[in-house]
Amino acid sequence: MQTATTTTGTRPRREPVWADGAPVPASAAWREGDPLGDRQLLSIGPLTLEGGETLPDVTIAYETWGTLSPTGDNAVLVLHALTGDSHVLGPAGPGHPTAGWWDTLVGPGCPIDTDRYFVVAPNVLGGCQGTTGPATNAPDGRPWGGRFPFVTTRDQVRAEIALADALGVESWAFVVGASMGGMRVLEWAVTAPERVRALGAIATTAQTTADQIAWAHPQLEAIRSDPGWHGGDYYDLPEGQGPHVGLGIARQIAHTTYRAAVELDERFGRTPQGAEEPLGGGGRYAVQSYLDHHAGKLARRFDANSYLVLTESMLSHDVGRDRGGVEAALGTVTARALVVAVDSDRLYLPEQSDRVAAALPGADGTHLIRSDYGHDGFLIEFDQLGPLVREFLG
Ligand SMILES: CC(=O)SCCNC(=O)CCNC(=O)[C@H](O)C(C)(C)COP(=O)(O)OP(=O)(O)OC[C@H]1O[C@@H](n2cnc3c(N)ncnc32)[C@H](O)[C@@H]1OP(=O)(O)O
Ligand SMILES: N[C@@H](CCO)C(=O)O
Repeated sequence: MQTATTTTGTRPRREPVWADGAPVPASAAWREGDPLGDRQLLSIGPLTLEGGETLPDVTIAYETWGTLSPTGDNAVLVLHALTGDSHVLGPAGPGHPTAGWWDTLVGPGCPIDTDRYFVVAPNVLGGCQGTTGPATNAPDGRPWGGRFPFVTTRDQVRAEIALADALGVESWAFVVGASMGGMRVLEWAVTAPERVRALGAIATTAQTTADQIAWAHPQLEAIRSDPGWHGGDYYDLPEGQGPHVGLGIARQIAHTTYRAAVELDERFGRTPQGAEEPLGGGGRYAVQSYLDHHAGKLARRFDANSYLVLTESMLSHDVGRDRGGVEAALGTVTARALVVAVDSDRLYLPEQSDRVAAALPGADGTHLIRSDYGHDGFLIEFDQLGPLVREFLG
C-alpha cells in the first residue's frame, strides 16, 4: 500500500494508507439486497462439515451459460481460484466486481464453447460473492464473521455436488479449474468418480505442500493481526476501518508468489516509482507501487474473512487424506484427464502436476505452458491454454 510519511527522529516512518486516499469498505462481500448481476442463488439446505459442525442453510451462488442437452450430457463445471468467483465471463458491472476471469477460455466459439456446452460456475463455499460465507447472515441475523466454521476442500465439493443434483446434472462432461479451483477438480474426481467424465487440473496440486502452507501463514497472520479485523466481526464498521491493511498485505505476499522473479526483475528492475525517492526518502520502488496497486484492488473487491476461510480450506487440501495417500486416491479416478502446469510457477511447481499426472489413470502426462509470468500464467497464457483445452475436448 502507498504510505503516508511522517518523520520520527531522523528516519521517515511509513504509515499504511490506500493509494488514492479513498476510503476502503470494511468488506467488499456481496450481501443480500445487493444487485444479483448474472448470478442465481440456490438454497441447498443444511450442510454438515467434515469438522462436525453444521451450516444450517447453505446458499450457492452460480452462473450458467449455454443450454443443458436433453440427455444432460453436455454440462461443464468451472471452478474458480482463491479470489475468483462465478463470473467466468461477462463484463464487470452491478453485482460483479470484475469482468469475467476466463472469458478467453469460455464463451461462444471458445475452447469451452457455450454453443455446445452448458457451463456452470459456482462461487465457492466460504466465498464472498453470494455463496454462504463469513459475510452471510447466521440464523441470529448477524453476519457469521469470526464464527464461520472451518471448511475443507471436501466440504466445498460436497456443496457443489448438491448444486449438481439440483441442476439435474448426473455427470459432468468436464470439470476444470486452476490453483484452488484445480484442488476442487481433483477432489470432485476422487469423491464422485462416476460423475466426472473428464477433468482439467491446471497449475494445482493433489495435496498442499509445506512450502504452500508456509507462504499462506504470514497472509493469515497479516489479516488476523490487523486491529481492524476485530476477531472477524467488522461488517458494521464504517469505510476505512476494516481489515483492509491486513488483507492488502496478504495479497502482496500472495501476488509475489503468483508472478516469477525474472518477470519482476525484467519489468521493474530497481526503478523508482515515478518521482518517488526510495533511497531514504520514504518513496517506493516501482515494484512496491505495483504490489500496492494489487493490494488496493483486492481490498476493494474482496472480504478478509473469506480470504482466511478459503486460504485455510486450501491448507486442508489433500486428496489422499484418509484414503491411503495421494496415489491410491487418484488411482480411483476414472475421468480422462488434462493436467497442465506453468513452467515458471514457483508456488504450484510443475513437479506437483507431474505427480498428479502420474497417478491419474486417464492422464497423458503434464502439459507444460511456457511462460514468464509464473502461476498467473493460467490467467494470461490463453494462446497456449486455449489450444490445449480445445484439443482435449475434441
Ligand atoms: C481465477 C481467478 O479466479 S482470479 C480472479 C481474477 N484475478 C485477479 O484479479 C488476480 C489479480 N490480477 C492479476 O493477478 C493480474 O492482473 C492478471 C493475472 C489478471 C493479469 O495479469 P497482467 O495482465 O500481467 O496484469 P498485471 O499484473 O501487470 O497488473 C496490471 C495492473 O498493474 C498496474 N501497474 C503496473 N505497474 C504499476 C506500478 N508501477 N504501480 C502501480 N500500478 C502498476 C497496471 O496499471 C494495471 O492496473 P489495472 O489492472 O488496475 O488496470
Ligand atoms: N490470481 C489468482 C491466483 C490464485 O490462484 C487469484 O487471485 O485467485
